[in-house]
Amino acid sequence: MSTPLHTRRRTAAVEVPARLHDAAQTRALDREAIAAGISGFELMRRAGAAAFALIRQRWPKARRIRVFCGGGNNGGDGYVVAALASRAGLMVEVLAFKSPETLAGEAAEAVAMAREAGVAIVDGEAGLDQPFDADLLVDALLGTGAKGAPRGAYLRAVEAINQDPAPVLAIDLPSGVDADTGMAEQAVSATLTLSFIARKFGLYTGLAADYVGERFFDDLGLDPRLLASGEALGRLLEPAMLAGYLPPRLPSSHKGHTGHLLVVGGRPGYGGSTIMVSEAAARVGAGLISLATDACHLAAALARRPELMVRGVRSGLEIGDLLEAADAVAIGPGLGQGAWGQGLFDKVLERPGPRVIDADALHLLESRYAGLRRDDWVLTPHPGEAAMMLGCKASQVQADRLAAARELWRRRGGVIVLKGNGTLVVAGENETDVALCPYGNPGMASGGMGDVLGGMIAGLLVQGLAPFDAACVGVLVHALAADEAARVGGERGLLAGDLASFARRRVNP
Ligand SMILES: NC(=O)C1=CN([C@@H]2O[C@H](COP(=O)(O)OP(=O)(O)OC[C@H]3O[C@@H](n4cnc5c(N)ncnc54)[C@H](OP(=O)(O)O)[C@@H]3O)[C@@H](O)[C@H]2O)[C@@H](O)CC1
Ligand SMILES: Nc1ncnc2c1ncn2[C@@H]1O[C@H](COP(=O)(O)OP(=O)(O)O)[C@@H](O)[C@H]1O
Ligand SMILES: [K+]
Repeated sequence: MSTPLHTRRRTAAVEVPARLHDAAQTRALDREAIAAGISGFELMRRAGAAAFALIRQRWPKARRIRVFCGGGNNGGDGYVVAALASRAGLMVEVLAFKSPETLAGEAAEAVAMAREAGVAIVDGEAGLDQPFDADLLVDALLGTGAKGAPRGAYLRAVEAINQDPAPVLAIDLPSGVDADTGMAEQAVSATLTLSFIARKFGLYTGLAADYVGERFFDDLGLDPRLLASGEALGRLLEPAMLAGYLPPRLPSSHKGHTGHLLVVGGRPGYGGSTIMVSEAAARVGAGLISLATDACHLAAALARRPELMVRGVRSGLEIGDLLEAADAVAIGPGLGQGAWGQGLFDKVLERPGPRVIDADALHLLESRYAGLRRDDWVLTPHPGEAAMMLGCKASQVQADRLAAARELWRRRGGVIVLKGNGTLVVAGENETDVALCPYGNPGMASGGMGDVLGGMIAGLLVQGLAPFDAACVGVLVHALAADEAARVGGERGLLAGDLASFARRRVNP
């Protein structure tokens, strides 16, 4: 972890961020726990108990509960929930999508527990035709053992759950959402999802957000040392981390200590983007900002932010001195891919140093610098730009966002920020090189949001944060600012320019 230059020694405790696992890594943790002496059924009993406790807490008035059970251990969790609910005097029905007699191991023990508690277990498909008038549905169809999209009776169960107006608790994950990638075609749309033992990577990125509802997690009381062992895919970005990255400045700091950013871009008609990049960088604390843009935007830029040093430039030949003075460069928004943009981009790439490369600059990188790899740049593609760089479709990027970001990193090095819900920051193959932002909201689906993100990352780079750290902090501050702005005024109508003042609070944790 790097901290900005000229700041007080870090005093905040460094938060260990939550780990993210895929299904295979989760199964490995399950096996470790069992090897450490907790039986598989005991884990299942704890999972069911955690789910039932959440039901009592969130739906204390629920009296009629319908549990949709599959044929594996996820179904087993469902039978335990049903048993506990029945023992507590609730009216419970299990719809079994695999005959309970055929279940094995701990799931069979869970079936016996449900029978003993007097739970009505009916054939799933037949039961779908019978009205039940549930206060709550429990989705225990598929968990980490799911392979592909739900098939056959399971698919009909998913559709029936989604058509029922009752709220839905998804056990471990909403059936149909891929635990590894977040890919979902036909999936349960849950009110809450309660995950066990490991936070599944796929529940935090891609399409998963449309299905998971509110996320809850229970470690089933496992030893934290066990949960910290073994492999994981990456880590979650959390607000508590900011204090570690952004300690207060030294009282003697001056603008020479807080970094000089050069923002390059804004051809005629696209001047707003670079103004937003510049303002965002300023609001996260960049000391000085020079903006090299088309001369037609001079007045607008200065009227909006007189703090900027703005120069109208006709070609890359006119930014040599600015590049020399700058600690980092942000280039891309509004740049265009014509001769003007090309000349500026070529000039910026002539010199090494921290760079945020976004938008048109990503296209120029692909068309003019095939195969160039660097450690010091941060590339910030949205899924469409990532697809352009990988030569595939945006839907293929979204189908496995981590794989796409990793492939971009292998080709280009540095830091890859793959934008979109569940933004990923990737700078290598290890767990500590992968961060995922669980914040942000669909109010951010409006023009200029990416420009603001690029500005924030660049504004942190000039303050001395290492590229991976600047990207993580920038992504987190951007998303938290958007969430706060949305809380105040709603998601619809949120503007990129609204984020700056909220971001300022976050960079002073
Ligand atoms: N001790 C532990 O490990 C603990 C595990 N725990 C819980 O176990 C869960 C993992 O359980 P799991 O591994 O048994 O797999 P699970 O998700 O129930 O699916 C397997 C079943 O689904 C079926 N099936 C698969 N794909 C399908 C599809 N596309 N469409 C239709 N059917 C499909 C497959 O059928 P098959 O293909 O074999 O015929 C099989 O019947 C985990 O998420 C957590 O909830 C907790 O209790 C904590 C302790
Ligand atoms: N639904 C969403 N949830 C979370 N973040 C979002 C959502 N939609 C957009 N964003 C964020 O907003 C920004 C949009 O960036 P981009 O597509 O480059 O916009 P623009 O090109 O208009 O500046 C990214 O940081 C992205 O992660
Ligand atoms: K489930």
